[in-house]
Amino acid sequence: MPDTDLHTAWLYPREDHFPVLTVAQTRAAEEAAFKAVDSFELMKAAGERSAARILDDLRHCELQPAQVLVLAGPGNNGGDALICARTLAQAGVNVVLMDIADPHTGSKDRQNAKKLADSVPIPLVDARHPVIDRDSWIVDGLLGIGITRAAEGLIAKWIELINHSPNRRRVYSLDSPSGLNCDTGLAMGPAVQADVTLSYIACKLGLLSSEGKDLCGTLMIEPLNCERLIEPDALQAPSDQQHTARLPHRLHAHHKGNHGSVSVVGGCSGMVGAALLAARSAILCGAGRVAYSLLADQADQPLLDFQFPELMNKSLEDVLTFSTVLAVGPGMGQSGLAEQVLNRVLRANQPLVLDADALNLLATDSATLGDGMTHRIQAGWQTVLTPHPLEAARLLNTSTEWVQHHRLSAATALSERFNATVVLKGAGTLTVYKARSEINLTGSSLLATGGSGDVLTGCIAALLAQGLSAFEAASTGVWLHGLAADPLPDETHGPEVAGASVLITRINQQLNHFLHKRARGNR
Ligand SMILES: NC(=O)C1=CN([C@@H]2O[C@H](COP(=O)(O)OP(=O)(O)OC[C@H]3O[C@@H](n4cnc5c(N)ncnc54)[C@H](OP(=O)(O)O)[C@@H]3O)[C@@H](O)[C@H]2O)[C@@H](O)CC1
Ligand SMILES: Nc1ncnc2c1ncn2[C@@H]1O[C@H](COP(=O)(O)OP(=O)(O)O)[C@@H](O)[C@H]1O
Ligand SMILES: [K+]
Repeated sequence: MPDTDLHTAWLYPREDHFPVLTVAQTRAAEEAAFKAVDSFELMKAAGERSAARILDDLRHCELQPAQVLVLAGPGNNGGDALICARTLAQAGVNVVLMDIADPHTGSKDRQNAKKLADSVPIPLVDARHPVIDRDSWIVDGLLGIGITRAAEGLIAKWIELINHSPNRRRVYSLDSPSGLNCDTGLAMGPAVQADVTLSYIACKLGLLSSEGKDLCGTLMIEPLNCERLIEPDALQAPSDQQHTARLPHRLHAHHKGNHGSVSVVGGCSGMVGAALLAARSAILCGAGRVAYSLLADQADQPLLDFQFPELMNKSLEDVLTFSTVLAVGPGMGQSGLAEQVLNRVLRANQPLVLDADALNLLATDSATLGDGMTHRIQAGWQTVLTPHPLEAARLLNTSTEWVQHHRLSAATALSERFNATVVLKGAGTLTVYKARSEINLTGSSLLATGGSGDVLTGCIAALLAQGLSAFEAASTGVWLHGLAADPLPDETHGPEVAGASVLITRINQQLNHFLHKRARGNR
């Protein structure tokens, strides 16, 4: 891998789609692998593959480190590190090794790895005195997917040292940044801030969720020839090409009716902007016609959206006949009127995107809304729910913390309960329809700004109106929304900070870029 790629791409390579596994699914894939290959062979493959990556990086790196410090923890992650140290030393790299475990403890595989490492002269660093005294590349093999509690004792001290030593030059984490929970993406205590993470067998869910993406640095997946052992219904991370292929086809002969009519219902007094953001987003994501119906008092309603005069202001009854898709909730409030309006649209035979206060109202357990939802479910009408973790927690009558610790299960439970496609927002947004699930790879904290969710709602509604299925409109809408943070073809970097209105413009530019690219045959 060329040195420069480490700084420009967070995922390497990014051309293809890939499965994303929970820790339990990874263990199942390992168990399946053991039928054909000895478990020690798999550990050797992991350690040697990692060494090969590091050697390649060293070859391309202009400023060579004084040493490569390999840190071996007490479990099998430490075994991978021992094999890696041996392979690097055999290749002539100046390796020093810190082994935290007693040679006779740990699994049989780890003990075998220790014997192999001992057969090569490698200087040892005392585990009890954490110090990094020279300009170092660090190989972090302290803890992998076996972590069960916050790192403590010497492991915690070494993690703190890795993160804060002025002699740290580049950190390679084996399988995962030590201290990170590979299911939740939450640090369990001190956790390594890696520059590169080499994830074995498959990418783990926690590496793409919550804090995971920040802690991993560049993420590289090392399948170790186990690809075929992964359950086919695992969570998927689609590629840009797959999303592009789903984008609507716009033919020369089309008229506006072919691109669908979206209506946004929401915007109570003081929150009109939320509905306008969703409506603007829908028109710039390609919907043929877009209207909004506001709940605000007449005196608080704008005459028209002067920046987007193509948007129409209609009454609720008018939008119910006008639209092919309804997006309901942005800025809607939770008044009695809002409840009545929601009840009315739940009983409308159009695909619905429910966001924000529409979700909060559903979570109130109102019997009328419950009946409306049951009616939809029985009729089999398409519904997309786009909760952020707090909204999901309200719907599930649980805490945000629980949702963040169980994101995939939470989204699946909501999908089953409402027979709906569920978009669970946040870093590593999940789109779930029952057993089918996708995780999003685009976006950054650029999107963490007021109104960003309203923009997403408009984007998903526009794709639905243009003929995508609820699941594909939701997942590809999330991808498109996240692309606002990616560089455009004439930019080196995407923006770090922007308001929601700017996101709409950038999404439109990215949509056009990918449509042109598809027309040119993805060149
Ligand atoms: N199986 C395979 O085929 C392959 C597996 N591979 C590798 O194995 C890794 C999984 O190995 P693993 O299961 O041994 O767990 P691992 O992540 O090393 O940590 C467990 C150790 O840490 C300890 N410990 C835990 N928490 C702690 C804490 N907070 N603070 C302190 N200590 C703590 C825990 O101690 P205990 O809880 O038992 O007291 C135990 O000793 C996986 O990530 C991959 O790298 C590859 O070789 C590919 C083939
Ligand atoms: N750190 C982040 N990384 C990726 N996406 C993010 C991040 N923070 C927020 N987002 C996205 O930004 C949007 C925020 O939506 P929401 O919380 O409903 O905002 P609002 O209510 O202000 O409109 C969601 O699509 C969410 O996934
Ligand atoms: K690790």
